[in-house]
Amino acid sequence: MGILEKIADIEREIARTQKNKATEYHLGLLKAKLARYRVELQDPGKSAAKGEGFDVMKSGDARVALIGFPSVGKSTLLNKLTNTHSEAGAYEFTTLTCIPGKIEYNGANIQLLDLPGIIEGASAGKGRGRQVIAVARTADLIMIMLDATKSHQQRELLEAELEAVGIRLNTQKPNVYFKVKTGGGISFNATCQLSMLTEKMVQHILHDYRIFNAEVLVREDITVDQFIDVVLGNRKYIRAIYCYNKIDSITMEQVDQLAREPQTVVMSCEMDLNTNFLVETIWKNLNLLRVYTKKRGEYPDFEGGLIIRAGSTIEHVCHAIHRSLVREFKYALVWGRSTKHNPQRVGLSHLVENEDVIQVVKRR
Ligand SMILES: Nc1nc2c(ncn2[C@@H]2O[C@H](COP(=O)(O)OP(=O)(O)OP(=O)(O)O)[C@@H](O)[C@H]2O)c(=O)[nH]1
Ligand SMILES: [K+]
Ligand SMILES: [Mg+2]
Repeated sequence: MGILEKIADIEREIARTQKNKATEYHLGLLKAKLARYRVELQDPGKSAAKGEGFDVMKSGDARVALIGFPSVGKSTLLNKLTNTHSEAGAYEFTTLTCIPGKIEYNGANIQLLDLPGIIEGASAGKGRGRQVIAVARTADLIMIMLDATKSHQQRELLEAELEAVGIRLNTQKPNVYFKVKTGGGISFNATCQLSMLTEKMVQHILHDYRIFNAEVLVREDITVDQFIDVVLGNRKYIRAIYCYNKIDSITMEQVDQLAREPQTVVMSCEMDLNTNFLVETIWKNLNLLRVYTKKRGEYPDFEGGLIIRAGSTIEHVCHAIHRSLVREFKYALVWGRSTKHNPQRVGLSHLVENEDVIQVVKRR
């Protein structure tokens, strides 16, 4: 039996197994097996040819990948938001490769990637699905583009395809300490009540993965699937936004309904509706900050500025300015939202905020 058939078999069995206390173990094991086969399927050594995936250099401050079924308007959007041209057409699979464009916003350069459309079964290797998904894994933000005139099912189908290859959308990495050991058996502890996972289940799953010695410390109430994610360890936790295009072709009531969904932007490339809001939403979801540097006795450079990730420290800022700056660092003076008084003298671990002004003082 081929691996695709094995996967289909397990999926069928999961679907027809009723979910209750008595079937919990059985389901847990099935899910672990399913995850294992999917990893085998994705393993480049086995299935994917060498050089698969589109070789597009990362550039700019962040990368956004356009994922969607054929002809939802991905290329039309790239043409609208960037200076790059990508062929658009009324037929499916107009785009056959990865085409990068650049959005300039708030002083940041955002790389926007137009990609071929994917279809159901993409994760199992249909069409160029696997190549497209390989690019999606490298993105800081996945933009799931949908056709507002098509059924709602498209959204779930796309999510399932991304899910199947280990991409986790809009969720955090589970708070679990997991370490494989060379001896001592399996030690299992939890710092909170677990309502969906038991020690027995954890042992079963680990045995299924041929792991007999490990330390597991669960710090939040996770599901079996989340535990499997932890064991596999190669999951990508990526933010995603949903973009419904072609709202020029549906009713106001329908637009209103779609717009209320979480993480969603409704728009029309053709009529230029809501494109500015889309870019703003991209920016917000990338979680980028802009900070300004200044030299002693001079004004800050408000034209320039550095683009860094939210949660960055002065140390990150130093790295962004110059690689060797950390070694010469004495302290920094900061003016802005992150400080109580202005300026405030801070060390390398100080967390910066949007629009802080930073002056680095070096050792002599
Ligand atoms: N009505 C309407 N049509 C649109 C809109 N945006 C794009 N289209 C049309 O949708 C069709 C497909 O557009 P593309 O940009 O080629 O779509 P794509 O997602 O890149 O398609 P593939 O590369 O084949 O996957 C074209 O005929 C566009 O003119 C829109 O906002 N409204
Ligand atoms: K098209
Ligand atoms: Mg296209």
